[in-house]
Amino acid sequence: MLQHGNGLRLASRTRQNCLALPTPLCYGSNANIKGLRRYATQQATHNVAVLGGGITGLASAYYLTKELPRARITIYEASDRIGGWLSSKRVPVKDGTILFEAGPRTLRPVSNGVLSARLIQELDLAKDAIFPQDSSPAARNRYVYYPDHLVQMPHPSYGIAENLWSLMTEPIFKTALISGLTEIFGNARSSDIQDESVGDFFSRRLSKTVVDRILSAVLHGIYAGDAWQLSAKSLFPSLWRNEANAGSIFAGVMKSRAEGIEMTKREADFLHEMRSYPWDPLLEGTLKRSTVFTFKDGLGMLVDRMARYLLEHGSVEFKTSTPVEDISLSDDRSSIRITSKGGQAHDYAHAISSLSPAHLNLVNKNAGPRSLIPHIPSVTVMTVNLYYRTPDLNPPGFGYVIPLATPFENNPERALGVVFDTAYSPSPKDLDASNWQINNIEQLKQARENGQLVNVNDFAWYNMPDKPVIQDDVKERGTKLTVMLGGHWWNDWPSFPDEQEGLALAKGVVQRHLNITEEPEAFSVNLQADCIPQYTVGHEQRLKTAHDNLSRQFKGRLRVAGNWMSGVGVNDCLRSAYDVVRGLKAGRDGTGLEQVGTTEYVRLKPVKVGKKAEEQ
Ligand SMILES: C=Cc1c2[nH]c(c1C)Cc1[nH]c(c(CCC(=O)O)c1C)Cc1[nH]c(c(C)c1CCC(=O)O)Cc1[nH]c(c(C)c1C=C)C2
Repeated sequence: MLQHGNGLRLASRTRQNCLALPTPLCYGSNANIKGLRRYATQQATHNVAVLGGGITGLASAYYLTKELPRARITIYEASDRIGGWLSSKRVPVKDGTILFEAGPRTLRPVSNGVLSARLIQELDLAKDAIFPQDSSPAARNRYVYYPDHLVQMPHPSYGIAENLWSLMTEPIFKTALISGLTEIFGNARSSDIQDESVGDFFSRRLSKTVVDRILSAVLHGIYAGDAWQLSAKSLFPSLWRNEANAGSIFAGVMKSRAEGIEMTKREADFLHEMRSYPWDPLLEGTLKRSTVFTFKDGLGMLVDRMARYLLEHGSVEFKTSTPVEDISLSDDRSSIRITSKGGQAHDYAHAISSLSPAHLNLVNKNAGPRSLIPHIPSVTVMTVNLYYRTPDLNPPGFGYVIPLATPFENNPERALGVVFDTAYSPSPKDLDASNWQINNIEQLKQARENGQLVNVNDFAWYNMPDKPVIQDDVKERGTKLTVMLGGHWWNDWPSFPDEQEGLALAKGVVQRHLNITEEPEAFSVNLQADCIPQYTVGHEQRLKTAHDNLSRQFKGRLRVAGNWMSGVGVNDCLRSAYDVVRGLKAGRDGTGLEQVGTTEYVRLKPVKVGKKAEEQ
């Protein structure tokens, strides 16, 4: 089992750095000479450098091995650890160990998530996966803290009466119902407006109250960002287009229902391509009712398994503890030169950068007075994992987010939200058949034999093994929470809270909002510097400028991928890696940003893993 504590740590060597794992392809050892010879005799069609060893860099290398099997790939990573901010660690508690996630904790198998779902199959992760079902409280119960209590967000499963009552009586929904019902009558924006903040857009279409009390909370939970800074055009492209084309969001939604969803041709092609994937029918069936999935040892397992695959593939070299210092085009433009620390230079046919824009600008010494990528701001998030001995200290559900409008005295720590981690992963109790909602074990066995999905206490496992996997290896599980701090609230702060301060802030939050006064049995404080790029107003234009600059300076030899272009999540990183490699394979002189501002649209019915899309 790999150590998940700090992700995969890589040992550094003077001549060549290689993974500190027993691998037949660790370049320093004799055992590998054969492999290297085989390697040299193959005619490499592409010699590609991948800059950055986070999930985007690893996925780029992974898709390169699939799409260009003869490519030789070198991954440059500045630190001795790969995986970026996907970081899962196991911590000891009195009766065993529990799993803490410092970054993302679950993945969705829809839209770009079809790629992460495919990785379950391709990296043989099905037996390690846990699939919370759409019937689970984590999928149904979402809360917003406003103004001084948790408010459950409406959900179809609660019934019309309960939802309506909540909409009419909770202060958070003030103006929501009426502004929703009258949205269709609002004037469409003037054609002069090229972009505006999410706050401005929804204030016009709905109301400022809806933005400050509800929408800002949703944006905290995804971008840790400020609704009044983030771009409506980049975050809500289809609603933005609905207003322009149909006159209102509502009219656009009705049109989509009648005629199919409008999307870019590129998106439609992607969905079409995903349809023909040769799914293992049992995995496909399991994914159908799963809103999210995770793994026994957390999302860190995805990184570990991918790294292992790359090592075993034999055409991938990891250069860890090797910061890139310069990138330049050769004089005849036939190759790109990567210079790393100590002045070592290597030439490649192509490079894929998964570095942040700021980092890429820093290592691009030849850009002249203008930077290669215009400034794209990012926020720092502190995640504080807390584990309490007492179970069920939180109400059942996903967790809660806190909107801008929550009064300061009710959120002086300026927290963004709290995740109820125990909702996402089954407890040892869920493995005890006497606690199962299914009372006919014979039926369960039969279902399993027929390759059908078995839902046990709102969780599913691949083929319902006799010993289903769980994350928290304890006799009696307590309560596990993650408090999210920082984001845009910490913009321009010269320094951030240290571990003790972070812990104190998190304890303050859960005491005030959830009445938890118990001391945590275990905790972990993680500062994720500049981890979420902010797509602020004008983002699309900045990406177009970046595309032009990259094209002009690197003539198709340098492409970019990552969470700063078309989505900040792990699934979006996979998608951007996938696209960049496909572009490279197609031989286009791309930059990874050529799709920005595309104008070719088609109408399609939506697709989820296991369901078919119908092109119209
Ligand atoms: C760890 C902090 C993160 C915050 N946002 C993101 C991360 C990784 C990125 C993100 N979070 C969500 C999405 C939407 C797509 C999706 O996969 O669901 C993205 C791109 C949704 C989300 N938000 C929270 C959770 C548990 C999830 C599900 C996915 C995941 O495991 O991250 C909770 C949450 N995340 C952040 C805050 C402030 C927050 C508050 C409760 C910031």
